[in-house]
Amino acid sequence: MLKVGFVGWRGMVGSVLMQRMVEDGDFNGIEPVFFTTSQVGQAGPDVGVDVPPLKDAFDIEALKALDVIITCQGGDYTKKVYEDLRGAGWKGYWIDAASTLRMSDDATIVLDPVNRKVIDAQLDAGARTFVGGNCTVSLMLMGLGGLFEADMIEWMTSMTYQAASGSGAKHMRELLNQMGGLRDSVASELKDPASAILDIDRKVTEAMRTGAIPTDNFGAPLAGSLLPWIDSKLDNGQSREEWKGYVETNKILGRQDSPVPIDGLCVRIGAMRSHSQAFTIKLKQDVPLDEIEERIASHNEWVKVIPNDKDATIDGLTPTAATGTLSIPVGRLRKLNMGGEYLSAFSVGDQLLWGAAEPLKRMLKVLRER
Ligand SMILES: NC(=O)C1=CN([C@@H]2O[C@H](COP(=O)(O)OP(=O)(O)OC[C@H]3O[C@@H](n4cnc5c(N)ncnc54)[C@H](OP(=O)(O)O)[C@@H]3O)[C@@H](O)[C@H]2O)C=CC1
Ligand SMILES: N[C@@H](CC(=O)OP(=O)(O)O)C(=O)O
Repeated sequence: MLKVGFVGWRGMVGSVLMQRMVEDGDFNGIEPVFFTTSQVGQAGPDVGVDVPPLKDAFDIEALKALDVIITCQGGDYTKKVYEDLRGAGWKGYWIDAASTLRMSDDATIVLDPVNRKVIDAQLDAGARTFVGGNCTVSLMLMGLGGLFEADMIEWMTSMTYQAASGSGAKHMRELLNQMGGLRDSVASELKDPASAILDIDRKVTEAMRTGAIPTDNFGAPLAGSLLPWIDSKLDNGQSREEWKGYVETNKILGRQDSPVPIDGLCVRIGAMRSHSQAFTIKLKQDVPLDEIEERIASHNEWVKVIPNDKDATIDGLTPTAATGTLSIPVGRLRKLNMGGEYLSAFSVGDQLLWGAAEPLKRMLKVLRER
């Protein structure tokens, strides 16, 4: 029976992973061992099978006893532990949510079903390090996988609308507190239907500009606004999040030798946990729209083509609709004025499910099936 260690299981990504594994009975048939950086000796989580008390996540000897380690603890933990563990001779499978190791030569970015062939080939070649992709990238590939599989894309842009959860739990709380603060700043005016909307707007803007709402985590108001920068700046003017769109996509697809050009702007908006993206896709050929829809829809069981009409879009192509589900709705599919080879698309997906936890869960399943 595989001995599987879990680190970071009580964090936001880890909790979603636990929930999904319990739902699918994934703890049956493995020997789970839970680790912590702060609660050594306390009781482990209730996952439907007996588990020993929490072990120290920095104890290399305890980690060495495992066949598989799944970590959602974050990049700092990976930096502290991974090299020491490998240096100590550990040959087990490391499955990681953090970006730290993604672009290393010995790491495979996992997104079964999109790159199951790449994963299998890497396993056959002896690979032991597997990392979940950036949430925006994974969600894009789950939605547009059919077009990549048919090699129909010459280049594409992705303009993102990313939820607060991508920055972490504290940011989600802050977004709600900002929303509440803005609402409270005009509470009396809102009660009075006769009050002037421009007065309300002036007060709300003042609350945003004068520090009357909390901004410790985002560093700026997100509620009532947006933040067109995510992560650090690179020398070429891209943000790191934008850079990932190109390098991670092509690594996931095993296309580093013939990469598909991808670029765009990544923007934080006031959604809670579903990321949205608007795509401009330059197709290699002028393919009819019904064939495009068919290829997208048949790629995997989670993608859902939303008809390009208003009611269906408002009903099914929003963070409100996608959050908490494994569905990846893709809609607004139409040819652009630039010509028959130019396609628009819009997709939404829960960034904690397919964007983070689900690819790790499926990687464990891949290992168990071998
Ligand atoms: N947020 C996201 O969208 C994505 C995150 N990731 C990766 O996953 C990593 C973890 O992210 P995330 O899950 O958001 O991190 P969290 O901050 O939610 O959790 C990380 C760790 O913090 C510790 N912790 C301290 N206090 C608490 C508390 N009150 N509740 C829960 N945990 C607590 C836990 O470790 P302990 O039990 O040891 O104390 C926990 O495992 C990220 O650093 C990133 O690398 C990847 C994709 C998307
Ligand atoms: N940067 C992503 C979340 C994330 O954790 O990404 P990564 O796994 O690439 O560090 C966001 O803000 O939405």
